[in-house]
Amino acid sequence: MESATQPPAMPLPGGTLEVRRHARKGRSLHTTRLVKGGEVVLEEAPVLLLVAPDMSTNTCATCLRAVGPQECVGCSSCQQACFCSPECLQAGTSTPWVHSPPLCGAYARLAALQLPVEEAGQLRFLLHALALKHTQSPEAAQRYAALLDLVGEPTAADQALAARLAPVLAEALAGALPGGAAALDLSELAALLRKEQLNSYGILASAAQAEAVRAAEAAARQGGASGSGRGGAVEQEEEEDGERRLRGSAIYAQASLINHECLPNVARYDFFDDPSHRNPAPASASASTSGAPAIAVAPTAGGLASTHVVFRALHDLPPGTELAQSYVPLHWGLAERQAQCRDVYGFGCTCPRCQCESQWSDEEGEESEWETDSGDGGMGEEEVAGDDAGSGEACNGEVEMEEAIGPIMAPPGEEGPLEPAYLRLFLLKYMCPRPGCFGTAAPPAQGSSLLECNVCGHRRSEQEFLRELERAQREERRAAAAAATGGKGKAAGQRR
Ligand SMILES: C[S@@+](CC[C@H](N)C(=O)[O-])C[C@H]1O[C@@H](n2cnc3c(N)ncnc32)[C@H](O)[C@@H]1O
Repeated sequence: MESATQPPAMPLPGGTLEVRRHARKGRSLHTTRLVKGGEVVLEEAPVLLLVAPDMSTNTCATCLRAVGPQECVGCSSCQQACFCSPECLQAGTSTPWVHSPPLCGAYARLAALQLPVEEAGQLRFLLHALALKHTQSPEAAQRYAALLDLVGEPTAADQALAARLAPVLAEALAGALPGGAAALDLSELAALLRKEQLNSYGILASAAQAEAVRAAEAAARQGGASGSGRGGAVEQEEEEDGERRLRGSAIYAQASLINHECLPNVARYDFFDDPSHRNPAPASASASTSGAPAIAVAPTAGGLASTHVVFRALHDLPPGTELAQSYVPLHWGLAERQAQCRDVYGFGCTCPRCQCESQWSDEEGEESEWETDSGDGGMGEEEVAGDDAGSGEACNGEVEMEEAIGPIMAPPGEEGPLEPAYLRLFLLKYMCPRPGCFGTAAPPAQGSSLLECNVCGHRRSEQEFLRELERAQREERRAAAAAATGGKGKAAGQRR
């Protein structure tokens, strides 16, 4: 919905996308021409890459590549960062906002405080943002301007968090920034924290990284760290629920303009661990998404492994289509998705899928539920994006709505509810069929009939998809027949 007073659309370099302003969602990205399924709609270098504090020993601080014990080049100074190669060590320590001596010193002082992981992560983000702010170079200034350009008005909670973190930040900086603690502006810190929360992408750990962390946690538990570790049952529950380890996070200027829908039309791919995928030569300049100064966001580690993010269209997108990604796992139930959009991202989702699912009645007090399981283990796991945006997650063959909530209506002028049959088909087609994966699948290239998962890389052919569809339809007919004859069967893909 766009009001008559909207500012004009702003084209992005490349000629495929433009930024518009939506009355309710803020800025939005739209196609300016027909985009074919599998086409790359957006490829972009990050403004900032951050390693999660608990992954510092197995994730390269410069390019976020997963690092095995053999290839790890540790930072001998702070011992709180590692690199995948001498080149990344050199690039990281000589780039002021990656792992320069002031940041390295701050990392060491933070580590000595033994803070909880979440707080350590927030402080590290602020340190990197301040390094951008205080570096005297056009590139740092452009990157910092890109950060400030992200959406996010600080809430009272952000202000309180900033006030709590500021003294710790000052201690970590120990005079490394001009003006010291007095130079810290609480409102600016609060705004940065809010922007990070609303706009940063979680980068999934590799399978080897996740396994190494699990093993370390298990060893810590066995070593008597009782009470601090998570119990095995909790861990298993989390895995079954599709929770995934993150190796870090990334902030992008343009990708951060993609709004949420519970059925996305683009999937996000990254290549941190793919040595065959290199960063293309940096564009000399690109337009700011706000229309203000041009932002030339160069790769963090030019010439090394690719740190770019790529978004592919799931299917054909006519001109004018708004790009949409799901900020939450696709298999999540309505109530869970609504809560995440509201509590983390600050909006109530009224997308066509939410409208559709909110109309399901809870007959005879039973829980409403989708089933996407083909019944033989072939199909059943689904994906998420999210802040998570982008990280895949899944369910065990079910898309559940855990509790009934009131009807959700589209605001005037916006799209109405989806047909349940379309929703079922969509989930069957675009969620990775591999158990335990939960990725989203898009064609790997324009014109390809394959679908490639953005989490595990699994490729499924059109024929395989059609076989799964047939199986699901047979199941549905069987259940409908059973219901008609008074049996207790349940029609797959329908409410019960
Ligand atoms: C990553 S930003 C997306 C770009 C943002 N619209 C902007 O103006 O920069 C996420 C924020 O966009 C808004 N947003 C995204 N999807 C939305 C939706 N479906 N409905 C309402 N607001 C949405 C929310 O304010 C959310 O916190």
